[in-house]
Amino acid sequence: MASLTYDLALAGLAVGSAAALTGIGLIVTYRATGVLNLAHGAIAMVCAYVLRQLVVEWGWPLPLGVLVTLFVVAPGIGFVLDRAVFRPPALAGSNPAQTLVASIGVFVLLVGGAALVWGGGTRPDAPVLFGDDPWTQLAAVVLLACLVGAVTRWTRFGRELRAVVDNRSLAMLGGIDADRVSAVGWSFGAFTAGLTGVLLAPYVRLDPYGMPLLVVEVIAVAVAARMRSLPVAIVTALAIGVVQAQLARFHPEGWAGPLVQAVGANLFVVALLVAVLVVPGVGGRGQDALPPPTGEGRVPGGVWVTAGVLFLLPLGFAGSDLQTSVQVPALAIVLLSLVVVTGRGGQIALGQAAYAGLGALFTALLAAGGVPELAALALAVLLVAPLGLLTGWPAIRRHGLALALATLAVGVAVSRFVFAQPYATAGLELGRPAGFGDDRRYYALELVVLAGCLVLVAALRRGRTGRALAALRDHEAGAESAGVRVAGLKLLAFVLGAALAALGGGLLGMGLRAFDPQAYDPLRGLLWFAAVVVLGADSLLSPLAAAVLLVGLDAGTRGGVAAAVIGVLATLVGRVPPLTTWLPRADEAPRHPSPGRLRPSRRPGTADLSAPRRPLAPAREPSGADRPAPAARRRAASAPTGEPQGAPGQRPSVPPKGRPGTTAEAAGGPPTPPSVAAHPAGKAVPPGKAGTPRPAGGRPARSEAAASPPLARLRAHGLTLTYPGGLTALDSVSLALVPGRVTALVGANGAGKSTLFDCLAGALRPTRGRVTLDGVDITDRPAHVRTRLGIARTFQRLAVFPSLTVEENVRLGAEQGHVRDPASAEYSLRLLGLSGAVRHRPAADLTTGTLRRVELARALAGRPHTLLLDEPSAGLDTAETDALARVLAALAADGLTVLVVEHDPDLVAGLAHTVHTMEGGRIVP
Ligand SMILES: Nc1ncnc2c1ncn2[C@@H]1O[C@H](COP(=O)(O)OP(=O)(O)OP(=O)(O)O)[C@@H](O)[C@H]1O
Repeated sequence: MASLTYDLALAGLAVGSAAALTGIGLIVTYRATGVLNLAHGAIAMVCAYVLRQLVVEWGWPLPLGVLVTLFVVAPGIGFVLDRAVFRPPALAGSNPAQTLVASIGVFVLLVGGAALVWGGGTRPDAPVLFGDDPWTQLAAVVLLACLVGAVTRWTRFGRELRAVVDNRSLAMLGGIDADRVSAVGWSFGAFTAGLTGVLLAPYVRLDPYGMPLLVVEVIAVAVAARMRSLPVAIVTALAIGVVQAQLARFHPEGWAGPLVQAVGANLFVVALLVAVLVVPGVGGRGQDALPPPTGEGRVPGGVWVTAGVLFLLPLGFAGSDLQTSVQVPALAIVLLSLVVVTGRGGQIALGQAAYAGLGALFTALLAAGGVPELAALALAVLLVAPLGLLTGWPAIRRHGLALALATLAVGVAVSRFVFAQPYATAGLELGRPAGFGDDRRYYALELVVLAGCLVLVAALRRGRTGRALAALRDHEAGAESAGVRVAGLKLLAFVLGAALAALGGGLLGMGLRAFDPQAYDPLRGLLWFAAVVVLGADSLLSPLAAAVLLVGLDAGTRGGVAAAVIGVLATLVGRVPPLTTWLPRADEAPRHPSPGRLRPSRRPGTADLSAPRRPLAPAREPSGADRPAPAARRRAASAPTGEPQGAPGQRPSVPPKGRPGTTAEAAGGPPTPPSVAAHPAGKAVPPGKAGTPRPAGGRPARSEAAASPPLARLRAHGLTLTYPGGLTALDSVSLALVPGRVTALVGANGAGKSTLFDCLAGALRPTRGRVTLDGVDITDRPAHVRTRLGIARTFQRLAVFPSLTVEENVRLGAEQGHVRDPASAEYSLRLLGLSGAVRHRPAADLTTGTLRRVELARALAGRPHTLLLDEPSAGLDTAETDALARVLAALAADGLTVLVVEHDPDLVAGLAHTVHTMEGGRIVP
């Protein structure tokens, strides 16, 4: 027994040291370049093939073959990847998600290339480097780790590396050649990949697909080491290797037997799942989401007709051509799931193959149990849809790289623990529905289902959910502050995605007349993801084109062409626009005709003075604390609008339609808002004494004194916030925001203004203290709930959704906000001078001044009672700032509670009723 234990431990050490090598390579590349190289395993596989080619095929001596493979070919691959794939987009300012797509591109390119060059079969004759002695292998790994540690710690290059890791731009400013650092990082990473491949090749199946995926599992080691610590990576790898080997001894009876064996054979997969779901901090937050699509506008009708005709053509095919074509519509439905999750929702989803496979598996199992095939398919879709939570749940808190790893890990786990297990899939057959056994009839059935799915997804994208998903993709925090339930929406996207993938997967299985686990391999998930992204993830045409490409290119005798082509395209992501954007685009006609389209301006140059008040009035009659100050009412009533002014208490809760706009609106210029003429905010007003309420704009103090002072709506009670690093940014801050007043928060940089602002808006949770709204504690309410309670906010750094038009941005606020009234979107657009032609322009094309107005209009479209503005004048010129001041003054006059964090003293002086100065996390008394 002891000797068995020892032998198994040795075998575990051999596997563990190869895994440790991978960990070292991944960590060094990540530290030097910021890229988690998903293609590490593919490089390992290519190097293993190269060594075999040199030694076995061409008869080179082993040492020479090893030298050339490890010191020429492997670093050469790293060098080329740096120069040709990763450096250009980095220079062009691409984001980490695009880099991730590029590394997936390299992965599928190398796999496809290897399949093309060496064929898809397994090679059992890979040369053995160190024999069966794991100690030599282990010694090599430890030596390598010590070398890396010594270089990093004690050499000039190591110092440069650490400087680049800390802050690349600063390091470059300091004269460090960051490009050289990343070239060395890539070359070294590829060398370790090559060494891993050469060491593993004799012991695992050497084929283009097996080894790359095997190495993907080992990413667990690097993640467990938080992409930082080499010793942790090595110890983790060795420990998993040894435990995995020891598990091979256990053969429990009953149901646990296959499970223990499956775990024993796939402990790195379990470790990957645990690591990506438990260890925080891989990848950044927010900034590494997929960027919004560019130019994926409406597809012209002609293109759709052409696509329809092309998809009908196979009905005239026969034999193997028709058999091959049968895969296309089913695959298109699977890929459509990525349009929902990735294209519209911006979520990286590398595990869709798992849902497709589960769809096919459940259909097969249900059909085997006697359920008719179509009913079995429908049931399978219903069963798989909730499993979308497997990847949806991690997506709630993860972004970019972390999410990519989580979804990939789920995909790999489902593949290893379900599809690859005989207990789940042995002897399964999958027939076609009765009456559709013939290929032509079955293809027609698939077309009908595909058309239905396209119509459904098109409707989803055009509707409220589609806008919310696009907002989520464009700016998650902005979407949440607009009232979007971000967590719920992500779950919904993944559930819908799983349902579509299951439907497509089931159809694919029926098309093949079998459940084939290879058809739903995780590698396919990567290929499908890359294909949809390079073709244009937010286009309904992409799944169709991608399905045709993937099936068509691989229809020949040699596999791998599709992977190679998609791989090349994916390595160019960020530099070459998605292919569907090359198509002619339909005219940018209004995408959403508004219910109450405005008549042209009645009197050019005349502001619509009553417009802001009505939509912004609370839905219910303001009582007590809500009621606008009499001065504000008088000012609004005296505005030269020519519009009837409702008596107090008679203001309509639903704004009337059909009000004229202004010439400024038509030009898309700054607004000329209602109470401007009457509001003296533009005059030079001495700043109020800090912390002391004062009449705004020199209004007679008597008019306010005559009214009973309104009660505060939103209050901060002794807020204290300490950031994780230990810095106390807020120290027992109390603040009261009163309806009808503008409260300004001023102070030096770092005084704590934004932190206080974020606590009020729900973006930050205070360490101590409470936030109340009308006396109700809302401290634990998240940002979107506060928006729905009537507290709207804008951002210091603009949070506008660039892929949506101006109108869609504002409609989103009306759909998700405090009072959901579509008409209020119109009023907000007009109030901010956005109801002209500019309303149909994508926000991506606009200037900062216009974007500030769009953001404000979106906030107001939800008809909030409280408006929190974080440096609203940042990036505005004087005219725009003046216009903004007038709008804000009018809004406050209308009863809105306004908080402004602002650096512009003139704006504060002219606008604020109350000014609070912050210093060192406190409000100065
Ligand atoms: N996420 C964070 N983690 C750690 N410290 C933070 C974080 N955000 C802010 N701080 C620190 O908290 C303090 C207050 O920052 P805050 O952004 O609230 O100040 P501010 O008055 O809004 O400054 P500015 O006018 O420059 O925006 C600063 O010292 C800042 O460095």
